[in-house]
Amino acid sequence: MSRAFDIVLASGNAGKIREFNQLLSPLGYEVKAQADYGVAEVEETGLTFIENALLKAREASRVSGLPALADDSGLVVDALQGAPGIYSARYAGEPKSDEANNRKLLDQLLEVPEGERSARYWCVLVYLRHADDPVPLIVQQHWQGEILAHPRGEGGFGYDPLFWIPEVRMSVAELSAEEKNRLSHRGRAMQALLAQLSSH
Ligand SMILES: O=P(O)(O)OP(=O)(O)OP(=O)(O)OC[C@H]1O[C@@H](n2cnc3c(O)ncnc32)[C@H](O)[C@@H]1O
Ligand SMILES: [Mg+2]
Repeated sequence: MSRAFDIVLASGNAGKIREFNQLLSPLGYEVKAQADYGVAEVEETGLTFIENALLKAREASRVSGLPALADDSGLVVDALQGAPGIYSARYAGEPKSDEANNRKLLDQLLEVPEGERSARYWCVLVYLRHADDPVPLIVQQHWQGEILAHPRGEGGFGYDPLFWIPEVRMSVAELSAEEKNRLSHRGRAMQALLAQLSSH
């Protein structure tokens, strides 16, 4: 991710794009959303976060001709045997809706008592120097929490109002953007990727 070049962010999710810009623009990186290059959403046909992140990064790099960064992420809930997992964005079906996804999650956990609602966000980041890069940089990080019975807070996106972080006694939607980026699966995955890039 040389500072001499732009990189394309292989995502159509406004919440992610905002977080990556907050993480990377202070470091001097120029992150452009894939829509700016006419990259269409790819079908996420993989069965793992890694496979889907690779599919997204490869397509964005191929169409834009730029190095690409992709994020495939999701919420893994123990009481639901890992659901919604790689299907987190489309848990309640198409068109994707955070509100419908949150409603479905609460509904699925209706009978699950406090103490048995553990979950974690996962984030996989893939960085490709070019579309046929045979050596992608890949990092995975998770963030442990619990699923609340009622939403709290207005910040973030996705499942954040329902994701409770015991250490700070707040939902992710109650954290500031800076605090979320410091603690989150995505923020820490980005730090790990930056470390790999600088030693590459
Ligand atoms: O594929 P792109 O275009 O990047 O956008 P997407 O929203 O479809 O992204 P994913 O396929 O990676 O699905 C990730 C979903 O997991 C959830 N998610 C991931 N990270 C999250 C976070 O930090 N806060 C809340 N929800 C998150 C949320 O529902 C996301 O839509
Ligand atoms: Mg997606």
